[in-house]
Amino acid sequence: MHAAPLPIYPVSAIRDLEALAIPGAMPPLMERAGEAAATLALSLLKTPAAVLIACGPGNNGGDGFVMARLLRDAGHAVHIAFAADPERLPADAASAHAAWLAAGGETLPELPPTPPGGWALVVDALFGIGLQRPLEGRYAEWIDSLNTQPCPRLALDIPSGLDADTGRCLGPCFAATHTLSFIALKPGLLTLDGPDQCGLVQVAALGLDPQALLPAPGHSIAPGLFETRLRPRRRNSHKGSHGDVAVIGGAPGMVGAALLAGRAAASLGAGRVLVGLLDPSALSVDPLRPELMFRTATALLEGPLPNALVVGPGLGQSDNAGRCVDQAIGLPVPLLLDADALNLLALSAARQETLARRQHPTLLTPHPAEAARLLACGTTEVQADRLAAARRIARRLQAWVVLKGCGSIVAAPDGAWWINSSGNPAMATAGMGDVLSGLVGTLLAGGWNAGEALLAGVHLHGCAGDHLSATLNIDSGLLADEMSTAARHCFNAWIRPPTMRDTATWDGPAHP
Ligand SMILES: NC(=O)C1=CN([C@@H]2O[C@H](COP(=O)(O)OP(=O)(O)OC[C@H]3O[C@@H](n4cnc5c(N)ncnc54)[C@H](OP(=O)(O)O)[C@@H]3O)[C@@H](O)[C@H]2O)[C@@H](O)CC1
Ligand SMILES: [K+]
Repeated sequence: MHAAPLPIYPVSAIRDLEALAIPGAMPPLMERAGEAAATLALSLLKTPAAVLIACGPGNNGGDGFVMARLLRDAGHAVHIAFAADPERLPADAASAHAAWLAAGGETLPELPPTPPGGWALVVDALFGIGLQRPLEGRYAEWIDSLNTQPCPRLALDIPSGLDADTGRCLGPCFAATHTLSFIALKPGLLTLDGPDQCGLVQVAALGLDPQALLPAPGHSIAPGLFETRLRPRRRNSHKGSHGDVAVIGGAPGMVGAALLAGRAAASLGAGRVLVGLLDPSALSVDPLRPELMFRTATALLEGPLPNALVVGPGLGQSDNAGRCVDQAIGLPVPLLLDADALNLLALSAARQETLARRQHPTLLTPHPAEAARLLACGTTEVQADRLAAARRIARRLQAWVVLKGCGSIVAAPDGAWWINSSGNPAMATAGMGDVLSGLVGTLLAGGWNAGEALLAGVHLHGCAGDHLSATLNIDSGLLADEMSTAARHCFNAWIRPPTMRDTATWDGPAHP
């Protein structure tokens, strides 16, 4: 069994779930949320300890009051900072506040001084999915102060200051070491600033099965999405069974990009990899990867059709490059456009219209600046709502799109979307995108459909980066060319779990 994708609900959908689940829920959902938070807190606290909970003016604050009461019952010294008007709390939060006071608890209008020995845990129950604008004044000061505490910092539902839909810090933002999100994941936990602000993310479903109440608008990426493809190869196969990948790129000065894509494609098991270079004086062999076959870009585009075509790594924006992109768009094969192929696409409305009408799968792999060019807007606008940007490109160009970056977004032409959580900042080095293109190209050439190939390629790319960072014990400086063998390792681990590999020894045919 492979890990299943998890459902993701934007705030509007969480509000719909709320409307379906809250009426009549017994115990009330806020009680369940506070209890889940207290359980997590107890796992972080060893002996009776000093805990600080900052409660806000809405239901997020209510979760904090419930949690406080339960931790106090468990023998911890719980201090609550609460600066809002208790008369204006929403009903459930008002009940939780009253129960806290009835249990002998009190609230302080300011953050109390740090006790001798420090806090054992600070909890952010200030704002959840109801955050409307940047935090300022007292709340901004509280966040700054809480963020300096050298102890576990737990955010309830979502760190205060983080936009739950976009993952953007609207201003000062709680820096959690742990986030316990209620009912389901929200997009903002997983993309842009979310992963930095959230620390370790856990979900407390509060006894609900959200997908039974409301189909999830989006999902995380996990091998369960493409597990039907994760099967050992048939023994009766040969290189022709696994597809030809053609990579077009490598203009003068940028040949390395095409090599990286080609090497990645070869390492993932493409039957054959052909590299069509635009640089007329470039290598005719890659001495470190002699398996690659070199052609000119023109010869490759006019030769026998490959099973998948990758255009863009090191392509440049010359007239010749533009002709290659136009020619590739017209070929009846799965086509992945990356890097300068995307920039050339952005430059021509006619090219975009032709692309959108293609009858064969198209995949686009922009980083935020390339996405901005495709959308004729600024990078800031793309990053302000990565999910919306990826979906707009996918719909407009009728293509499968991955918007790369922290928490890459995959969007389908029909509006479906996923968020990837594998990968790490050591991968922020030149050439990583070329490797991704090569990996996805191989899956396409192997007969995977566009969605499966892109979801798997994106997730695999991140897993390979995580595997390398862990085994090399590095946080920076991952080299793109190191990724190919790591991707091969991770992909084969998906196909053949280690247990199978260990027992699958065979001594040859039995002799009578
Ligand atoms: N969904 C569920 O089923 C469940 C939800 N649960 C919990 O409820 C949470 C959502 O609660 P919520 O809707 O009351 O919103 P919440 O985040 O507490 O804040 C709203 C308040 O903040 C205020 N405000 C906003 N921005 C502000 C700013 N910048 N600076 C200052 N004030 C600002 C805003 O005031 P206003 O904008 O009206 O001025 C309003 O008073 C959710 O995240 C989860 O923790 C759980 O109990 C389990 C079940
Ligand atoms: K919070």
